[in-house]
Amino acid sequence: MLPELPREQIEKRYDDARSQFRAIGVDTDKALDTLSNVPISLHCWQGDDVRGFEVHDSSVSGGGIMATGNYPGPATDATMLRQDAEKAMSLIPGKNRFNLHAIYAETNGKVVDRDQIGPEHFARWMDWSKKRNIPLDFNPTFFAHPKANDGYTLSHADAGIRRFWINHDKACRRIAEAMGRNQGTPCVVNHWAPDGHKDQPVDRKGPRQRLMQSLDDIFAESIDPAFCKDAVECKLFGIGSEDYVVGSHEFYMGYALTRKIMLCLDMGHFHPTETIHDKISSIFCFKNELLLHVSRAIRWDSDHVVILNDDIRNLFQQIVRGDYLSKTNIALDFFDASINRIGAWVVGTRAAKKGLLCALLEPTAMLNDFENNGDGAMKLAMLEELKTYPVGAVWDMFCLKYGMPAGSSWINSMTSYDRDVIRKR
Ligand SMILES: C[C@H](O)[C@H](O)[C@@H](O)C(=O)CO
Ligand SMILES: [Mn+2]
Repeated sequence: MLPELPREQIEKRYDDARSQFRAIGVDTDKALDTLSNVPISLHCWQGDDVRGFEVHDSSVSGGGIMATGNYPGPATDATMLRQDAEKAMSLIPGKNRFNLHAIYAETNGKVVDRDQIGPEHFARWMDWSKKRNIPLDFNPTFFAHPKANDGYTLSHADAGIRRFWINHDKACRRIAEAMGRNQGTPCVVNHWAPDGHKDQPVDRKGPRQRLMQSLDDIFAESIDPAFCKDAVECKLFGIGSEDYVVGSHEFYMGYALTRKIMLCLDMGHFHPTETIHDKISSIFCFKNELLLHVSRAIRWDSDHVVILNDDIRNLFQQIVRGDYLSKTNIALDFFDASINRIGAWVVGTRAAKKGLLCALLEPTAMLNDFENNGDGAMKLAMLEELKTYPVGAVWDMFCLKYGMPAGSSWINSMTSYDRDVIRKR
């Protein structure tokens, strides 16, 4: 068993940390208040390796999404997924949301195709959301379906297939609107379609023109913006679309800039050495809201569990320094099927929140002064020193405030759930 931190120790360490931060002009109480008010949207698909609970009458394949690993006990129905998500959220301090895909509909064993789904198939999710006070976000699912097996959906050359997917997306926006109405705040809908080609398509123009038309058709339907906010997510390449992705960065940047639609930046969707933090201030010159898919790419868009690495620190620094926090929707997007899935959710979400906390504890005005005065070495020295300031003590106080295990003691709870629930499935 990992040791629990006694309350007095957490309080004592926090007091020391508060003084240390105060000496450089940082108010830790204020940072904790801000952190408390920033929700992170946990992605349901970490709980079952993006399989979903759809009832099929024909075989389907992945469509650009692949979770690797065989850890036992993935959730195999929505009740199990809700139970697992609740367990994870019981170990994550602060506000959380929950992000669903269309394939998590509950259809009572009936085959209901994607263009036929409606709010009634998410009634239990909405009841759960209301009861637990966990707002929902939503996604149309353009993969793992016979009509997506050749790699194209909204940009398909066949008008009938395009119409099917357009109708699916329209149905999803209506579901999201119902979710938003149920929770009294907007449900964020992210539109990601895997459309693309494995090798050297001759026609790169046609699919992009068709994707634009399909999206315009989808967004032409009036949906109450008080309850549904839309984002579009670009990608450089995927499995089976290594050479060409229709919805590239340029495509969706252009689309979002010319429509009232948010851009979604996924940390794994760019060139292997390209990071997203430097894109934030450019995008906010032209847009007033952004959706993030916080993820971790190793060599490619491998969707590894988020950890507190430089990419995460840099990302949240940009958001806090630019004062974009209230305009940024933060969602997670990773799926590791090789480790305990509750652990994956908790590690990833806690790491994202710690990344945000690090940024909130930065003496930005002081650093700006150094920079503006040409004191480059002082700026660099301070940035380095900050890395070993007692952020952990402030984080532990955050956990204490929410009645959650501080330090590493949450791991005990994960392992007992693994033994008593997951391994018995
Ligand atoms: C399941 C998600 O919609 C998906 O991961 C998407 O957001 C993505 O990033 C695809 O690479
Ligand atoms: Mn994503």
